[in-house]
Amino acid sequence: MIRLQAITKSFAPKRGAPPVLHGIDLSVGKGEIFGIIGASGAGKSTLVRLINLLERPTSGEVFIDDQRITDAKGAELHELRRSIGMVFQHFNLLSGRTVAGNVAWPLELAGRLTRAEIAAKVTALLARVGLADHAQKYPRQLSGGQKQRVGIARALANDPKVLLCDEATSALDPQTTGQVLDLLQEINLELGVTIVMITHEMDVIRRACDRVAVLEKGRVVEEGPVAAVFLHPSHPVTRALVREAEGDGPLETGGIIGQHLRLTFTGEGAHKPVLGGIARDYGVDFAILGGRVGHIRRNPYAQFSISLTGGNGLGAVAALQAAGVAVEVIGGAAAASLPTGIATRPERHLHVV
Ligand SMILES: Nc1ncnc2c1ncn2[C@@H]1O[C@H](COP(=O)(O)OP(=O)(O)OP(=O)(O)O)[C@@H](O)[C@H]1O
Repeated sequence: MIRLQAITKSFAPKRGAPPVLHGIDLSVGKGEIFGIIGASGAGKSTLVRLINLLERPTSGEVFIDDQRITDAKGAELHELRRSIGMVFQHFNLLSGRTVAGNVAWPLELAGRLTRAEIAAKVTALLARVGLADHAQKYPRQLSGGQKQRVGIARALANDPKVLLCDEATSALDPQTTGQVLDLLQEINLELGVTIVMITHEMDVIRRACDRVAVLEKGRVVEEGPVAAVFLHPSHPVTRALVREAEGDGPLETGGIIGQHLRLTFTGEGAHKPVLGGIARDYGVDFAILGGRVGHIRRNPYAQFSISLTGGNGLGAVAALQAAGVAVEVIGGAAAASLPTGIATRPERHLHVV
């Protein structure tokens, strides 16, 4: 659906300004909710603005639906922009227009519908985002969440195939953030709109996205399905973002005996009572050092850091794996004796809730 190929962007290449994006390769599938996460200045906004050509790449190519659009101009550019809606952090509503007037604005600009058709479409869009009763209000009379709903309705006005969300929830409180993310997921499901969401919060990615790319200083340092990246982050930047989302610092395990493992239960396995049975069968003890449970989109997960002592440790690990539990060694004694096939993490810290 969207393909960025070997993208480099410098804002003043002739004056020798260093690139803010370096050789980006990214593909977003049709109907996906794709997240781009990174710290301030990582290049997220620049990257997302390349998709609707609000920025042009210094080198590299942009494809939408397998059509090269890198140099699109005139009518082609106009059509491209109409097919890609955009939602902004600070809503960018017209303060002198009503809610209905804001949503009508892109339809009036497109000039394809009659006034009656525009009015009917605006009514349907406002109903879809839950603002049917607010059509005649002005933006100043709305809460932040309501303003963002207007922004979303306006972005959908021209039936786009792609929605770009630039920090769409960053100005909202956590509860309103959840409601706006739910709305975006409903729209994605009902209308099949592909969504590209940029954020600096891993929690937004965890709640709403299918896949994620982590951007650091203009480079993609990690990319994959959200469950894999969130539960098993491999790059230090990703680990820091997950730790920040979990709201806790590292836990020292230096003085704790036993073999330190991280166990990850996902899907149905997140609720299976496997630990007690394995402890009995293999004569081992588990001390829980930390853990977290939650959801990635709607899928439950549980992740525990444990210290394993006594009995048949290798047998216990094999039984955990047979039960569908992902096992990673994170430190402690006897790590060297584990069978092959168990992921070993170099770090000696646990990050827990
Ligand atoms: N129009 C511009 N001219 C010159 N430099 C720019 C321009 N736009 C962005 N930059 C620079 O490009 C780099 C990436 O900025 P960008 O806004 O894409 O990052 P970001 O990850 O979205 O950060 P934030 O979350 O703070 O918006 C920054 O160093 C920024 O100063």
